[in-house]
Amino acid sequence: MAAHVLVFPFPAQGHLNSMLKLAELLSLSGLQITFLTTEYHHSRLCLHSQTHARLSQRPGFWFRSISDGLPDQKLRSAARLLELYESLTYNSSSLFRDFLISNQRQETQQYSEDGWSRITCMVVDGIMPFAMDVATDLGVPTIAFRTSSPCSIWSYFCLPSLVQAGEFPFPEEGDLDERIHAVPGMESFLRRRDLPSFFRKARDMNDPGLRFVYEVTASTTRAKAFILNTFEAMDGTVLSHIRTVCPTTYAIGPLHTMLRRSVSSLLSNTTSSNSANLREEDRSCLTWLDKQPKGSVVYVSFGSFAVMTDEDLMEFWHGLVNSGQRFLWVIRPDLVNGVEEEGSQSLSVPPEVAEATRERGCLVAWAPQEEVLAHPSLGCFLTHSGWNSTLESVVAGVPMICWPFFVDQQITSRFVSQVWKIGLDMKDMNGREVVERMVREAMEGERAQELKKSATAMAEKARESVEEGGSSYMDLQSLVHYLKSTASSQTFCGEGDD
Ligand SMILES: O=c1ccn([C@@H]2O[C@H](COP(=O)(O)OP(=O)(O)O[C@H]3O[C@H](CO)[C@@H](O)[C@H](O)[C@H]3O)[C@@H](O)[C@H]2O)c(=O)[nH]1
Ligand SMILES: C[C@H]1CC[C@@H]2C(C(=O)O)=CO[C@@H](O)[C@@H]21
Repeated sequence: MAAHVLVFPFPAQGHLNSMLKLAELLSLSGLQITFLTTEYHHSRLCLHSQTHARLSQRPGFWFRSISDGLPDQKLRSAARLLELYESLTYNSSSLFRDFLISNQRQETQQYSEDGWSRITCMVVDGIMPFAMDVATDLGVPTIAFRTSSPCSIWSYFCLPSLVQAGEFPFPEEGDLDERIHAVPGMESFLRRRDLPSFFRKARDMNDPGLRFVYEVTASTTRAKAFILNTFEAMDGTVLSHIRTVCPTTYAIGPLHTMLRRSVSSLLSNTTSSNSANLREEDRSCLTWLDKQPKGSVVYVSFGSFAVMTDEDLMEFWHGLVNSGQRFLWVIRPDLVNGVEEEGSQSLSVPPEVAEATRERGCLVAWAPQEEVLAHPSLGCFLTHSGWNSTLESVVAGVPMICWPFFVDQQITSRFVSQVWKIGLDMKDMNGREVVERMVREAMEGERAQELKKSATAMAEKARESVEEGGSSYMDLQSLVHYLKSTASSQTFCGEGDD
């Protein structure tokens, strides 16, 4: 029997991107792949992702979907994350069980039309323990993949130590600059304000958000192994701590670089983006970038979930214009207040701001981000510090200005500024003056040069990690070896189920 890996991401842009890349890499290593997502996200991938179109043609690569239990018309936005998560857990769990049982019967009943074979192992999103439990129950070995930053994951593992040390919960009205000592490896730089956003909001361990994130993190210790999208030279210390609780942890990132290295020959003559886009890319910004001087553009994007008020948006806008720099800004239709199809159109933009934007700005609804970051005109990246965006900026050697919005972003931005020293942290600061000052600092003068130097050095280490013999390359080989071994050691426990 051939090894066949089911890859099952949480249905959101930041999760689909890295897990589809992993799926393609595993497929290139000779494994059969089924990529399972929800019907809603599958239909958006069909509309907007060239990678999806390419992989659908690939022998031994199947896309399958199940319902997420929400009505078709309902938006799956950040504000509705919990609703989506709960619906998946409670409604899709039994659908997933039926799906896996029907697959496990494939070989015995021989009714597969497209050669779909029996799944021998699953790589599941680490925030979906319900899927791990179903697969384990049916005898399918499972590996957990967490798509967020390793530093955030280690801080979640340390929650009991924080409680024991009296460092969590934070006192009401307490000083957010107070040092945190109970996260090993981060004693010298971590403050209350740098812990993932769940910690700040929670008053105790029963807070639903904190409990959710702690429980999903703890559940990864039940998996056969753990996968993280990072590399030793950047996250070695955090990885060694995570391996004290998850001994078999594969660090196989940056996945987009690993994949680009593997498929460069296939993609070199195309303008194809390599992303699991859920929105249509506006490639016109690449033409705009071509016309700008080298290193002159501030790229601004807050990922797929972050939202802001129209006042915040206007402060960013004024700050960017006042900095005098050129800028390319992704304003998603739901960026302002999370409302789709509104946003900047409804804002009243002062004429001088509109004029400056026409002269040296470019606004798009969704950009081909990896290509944008790799463009020679880029100078810095004003980002929300989502983990994919952070890695994409690292690989491109582009310094960051971090405006963390929620979840892992608060701690990631601290690592960017204090540990890797490849960016500035705008956490908990607001206003056009701050934006202007930080943009100037990242783009002009001595500080900008220092940041660029560290960013270039980190980019080189990222490239080395995915080269033959590099740390991520070797970990990927070990992972593939393990996955291939599952073809000969599986027993199905679901016989007799309806
Ligand atoms: O115009 C755009 C904007 C973004 N992207 C891509 O979209 C992805 C966005 O991912 P990420 O930067 O991780 O941000 P989020 O979408 O906010 O991701 C969620 O998921 C991540 C992985 O778990 C977490 O680290 C984040 O905090 C969480 O908000 C990246 O690959 C970008 O290249 C585009 O292609 N075009
Ligand atoms: C659904 C969000 C809550 C936590 C998840 C996460 C993580 O810590 O793994 C990061 O970003 C979000 O997409 C997930």
